[in-house]
Amino acid sequence: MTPAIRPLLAGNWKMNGTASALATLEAIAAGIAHLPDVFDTLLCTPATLVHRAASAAKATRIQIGGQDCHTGQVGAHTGDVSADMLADCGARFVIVGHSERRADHAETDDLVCRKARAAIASGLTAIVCIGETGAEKAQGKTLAVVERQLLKSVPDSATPRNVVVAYEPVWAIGTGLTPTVKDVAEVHRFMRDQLSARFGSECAGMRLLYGGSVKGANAHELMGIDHVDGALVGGASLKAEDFLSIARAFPALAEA
Ligand SMILES: O=C(CO)COP(=O)(O)O
Repeated sequence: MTPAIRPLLAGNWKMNGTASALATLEAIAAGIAHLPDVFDTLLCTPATLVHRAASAAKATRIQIGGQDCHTGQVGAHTGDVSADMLADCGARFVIVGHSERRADHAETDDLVCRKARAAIASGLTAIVCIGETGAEKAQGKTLAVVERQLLKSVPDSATPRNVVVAYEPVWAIGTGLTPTVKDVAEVHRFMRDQLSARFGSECAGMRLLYGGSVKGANAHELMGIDHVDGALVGGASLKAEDFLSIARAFPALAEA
């Protein structure tokens, strides 16, 4: 982790969760309440749950986020959800540019950047996701992909308050595979350097998350890497005990 940056443990429920999942949120909140208050905890629920989740999380340390937003705030876009709507429901964050959306909906860096701008305009923090595919990694293109996605997906108006960057290698998502500590360290150092070169010291405090098969068994090792300021967790955020086993790695690594 990075000294002086408050870490963020974020769960991404993806397309999972109906009303009964609020019990999971409550169990996570109860577990988090027993840990030192030295890190932030976020659950990005399906849009349909954001309002109820935000109500359920009100008196807890859990914050709520969405998983996607439109580039605009209102208009004739059947089925889409705007950042204003998420904020109105109690969301504080929204994920943009997750690799599943880039793949399923052909989202480009430019579109992701415009979504991030819409999120910021609504007062949300945008969690901008980037990461190489397995084929790109095999071709030695990891840093080139990360450089391009960072440059094109993160808006010029980014600050540590309104943007979080999540490095999620596509091949590590839901596979049980993770990059080596050395590889994660190299990418996160590279992202910090790129952001510093572009934004100057303004962005020194921007949180850089790692995502992809994070679980209790590897959380301490992955979160202990320099410039890894938290995790974006998929599968292991769906069960309270799995998520809490990751959360327990945070206090010892976070600066009190
Ligand atoms: O995509 C992810 C979080 O956004 C990671 O998913 P898994 O933790 O299931 O690998």
